[in-house]
Amino acid sequence: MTVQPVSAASLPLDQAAVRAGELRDLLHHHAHLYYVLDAPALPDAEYDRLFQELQAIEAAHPSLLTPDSPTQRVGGAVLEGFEPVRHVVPMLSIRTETDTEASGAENFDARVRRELDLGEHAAPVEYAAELKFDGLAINLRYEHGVLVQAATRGNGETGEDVTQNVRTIKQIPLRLRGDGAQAAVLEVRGEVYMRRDDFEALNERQRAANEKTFVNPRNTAAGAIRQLDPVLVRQRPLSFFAYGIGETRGWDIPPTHSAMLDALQAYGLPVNADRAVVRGAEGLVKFHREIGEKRDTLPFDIDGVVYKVNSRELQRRLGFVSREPRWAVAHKYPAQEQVTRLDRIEIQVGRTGKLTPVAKLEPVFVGGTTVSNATLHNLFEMRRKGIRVGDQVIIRRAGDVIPEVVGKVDTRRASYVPNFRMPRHCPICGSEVVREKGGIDHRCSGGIFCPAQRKQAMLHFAGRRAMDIEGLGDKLVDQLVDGGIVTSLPGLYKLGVAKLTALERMGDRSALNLIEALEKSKHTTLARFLFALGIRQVGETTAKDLAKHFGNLESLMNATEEQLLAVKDVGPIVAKSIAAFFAEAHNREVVAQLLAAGVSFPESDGAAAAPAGPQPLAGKTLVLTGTLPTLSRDEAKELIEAAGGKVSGSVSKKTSYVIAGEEAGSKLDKARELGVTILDEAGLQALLAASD
Ligand SMILES: NC(=O)c1ccc[n+]([C@@H]2O[C@H](COP(=O)([O-])OP(=O)(O)OC[C@H]3O[C@@H](n4cnc5c(N)ncnc54)[C@H](O)[C@@H]3O)[C@@H](O)[C@H]2O)c1
Ligand SMILES: [Zn+2]
Repeated sequence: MTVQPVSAASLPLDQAAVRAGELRDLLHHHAHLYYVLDAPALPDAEYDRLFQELQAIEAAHPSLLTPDSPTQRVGGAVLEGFEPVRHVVPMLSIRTETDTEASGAENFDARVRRELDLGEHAAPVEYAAELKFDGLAINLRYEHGVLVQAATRGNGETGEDVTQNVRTIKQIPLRLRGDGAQAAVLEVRGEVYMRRDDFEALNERQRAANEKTFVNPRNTAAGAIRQLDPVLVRQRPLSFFAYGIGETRGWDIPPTHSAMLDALQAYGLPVNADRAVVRGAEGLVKFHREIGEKRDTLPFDIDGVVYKVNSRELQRRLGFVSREPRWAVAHKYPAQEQVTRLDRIEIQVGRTGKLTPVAKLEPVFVGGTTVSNATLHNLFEMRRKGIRVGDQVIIRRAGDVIPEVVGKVDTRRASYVPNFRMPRHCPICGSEVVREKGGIDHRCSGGIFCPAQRKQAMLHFAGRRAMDIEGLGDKLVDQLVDGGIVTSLPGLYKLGVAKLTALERMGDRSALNLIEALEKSKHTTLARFLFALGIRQVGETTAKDLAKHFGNLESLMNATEEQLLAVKDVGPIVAKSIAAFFAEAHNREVVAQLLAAGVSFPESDGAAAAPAGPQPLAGKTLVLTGTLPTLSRDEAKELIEAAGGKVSGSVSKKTSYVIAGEEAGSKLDKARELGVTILDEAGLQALLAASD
């Protein structure tokens, strides 16, 4: 790879010609890997840099512009095995504003005003602003309301028929509702994508099976849609958002882009709620900033926002250039994948003793922050990716997922670098490192004698979703464990002000606050307590199920594997792990001491027990779907249960209300179908507030 920073515009013609040729070859090669094989070898940010370099050369030397230049065409091609589909209305690309500052929006607005000949005093232009989803474009053709064909963008003129695969996406209606069914032809365009949690879960499964993991949701989604086997597609959960139209016949196209999206939504198509109609550059800048702030909390990847001139009449006047409309632009955010050098590998020891190789990196700006550590997951995954110290590796940081090394850039090594090996002894406590036969994880066998495991166990215990001890963070835990001040979980409750204020950076005020937080944490629920204990295989959900099933700690601690298997969703591995945990005298002792310290759980999470406050939702069953603006799923559930209501996972005639947030999926459709009352978060709050 020859990514050299040259000031393209300043090259003399002959050198510029050589460089343009190189760039074209390089871009063609990588476009093929990306669009045709769904297996890019470069992060998008690198590709974009090369692309812009070529654009700059072509702008400085128009004679070097060739019709087959990657800057002149839409990137894809039609894969063998699929029927080609000719698009009546071509599927174009969007011009990208890579300037991630406010000026990206200002440039676009200025260009639009210039091209529309709007004077200084003319009113601000109205724009539809929306998210730029990072997936792949799909054209859905509805005839008289029935989905008859789904096609990829391909090279923009001709795409691939992927109807069978698209039918597996539950969010895509096979039949349109309302007026949508009247149109003779209505082509809906949108993005097929994979949610981040679906992607993480898929990779977790791959890892557990010691199989190849996927690099990012975008390429996984693109690969899934272009699978020849629909059964494989079904194993890769995909989602969809509509954002435009193609050919239409017998349909009155609404006069603005935003009204058109409203219509599509009314027909039953998923349209993302994070969209707005704004005026002028100012409105665009504000939208870009607001979305930038919430980007990490969105359940899917976006690589920017898209601005579109809202009026279709103005769109028509602005028209198109070679591969993109003049009335739309994509305004990017910092890339979520970047290349950097892997300097060293360190080993981190987790709560259960698992050894994780962690990459120490040359600091790199990725996904909006500077990253210098990233997980390599496990030895086998690292070997499969062929990663060695000194390599140029690809780092991904998206949402609140910890940064990870997803691959490496193909570079030749200057000299031989030995393969990384796991240490034979725990780097923290020196105990032997073991690996179960056939397993993928290496573990420290030191158990409670390993300070690293003790620290992690303590942090987990204190976590927000566990005992929720505010102020007990990793710096403090380091001091407590390293100084031998606290040697086990119950020891936390024996901390006094004197011991705490003797620590570094700990004043009277913080010490008192911590003690108060410790006191507060004692009043908890059985489910939280079980989760906090850090029993291997027992996550939050399993802890809740266990609490519900057994109702009290005693019966759970004495349950046999067989009795544990009777709990919903508890399989043999989980049952075994729980039984083994409570069989150990040390663990029973820890539990006894915690109870003696005052930890109590009068109510066992939603199970029996006398209700405390008013019960406005008594006897009602609610279903939650989508992302609510302020409440998390857990919080909403807790509030509903505290108000006497039940939360169910599926909609039926017995459902009292469906609480729908952004991106509500099939449950919302089902609710509409059954005529169940649909409320948003504000509606839910109103229900909760009605105390009689
Ligand atoms: N890594 C690589 O090697 C490599 C190679 C080729 C291309 N790429 C990447 O592909 C991208 C360029 O791709 P492109 O030419 O396909 O165009 P684009 O992705 O920049 O823009 C057009 C596409 O945006 C999508 N889109 C998402 N939200 C949208 C919305 N709200 N409205 C309209 N469209 C929306 C549509 O799929 C549409 O086809 C760049 O990000 C580039 O880095 C990477
Ligand atoms: Zn150890």
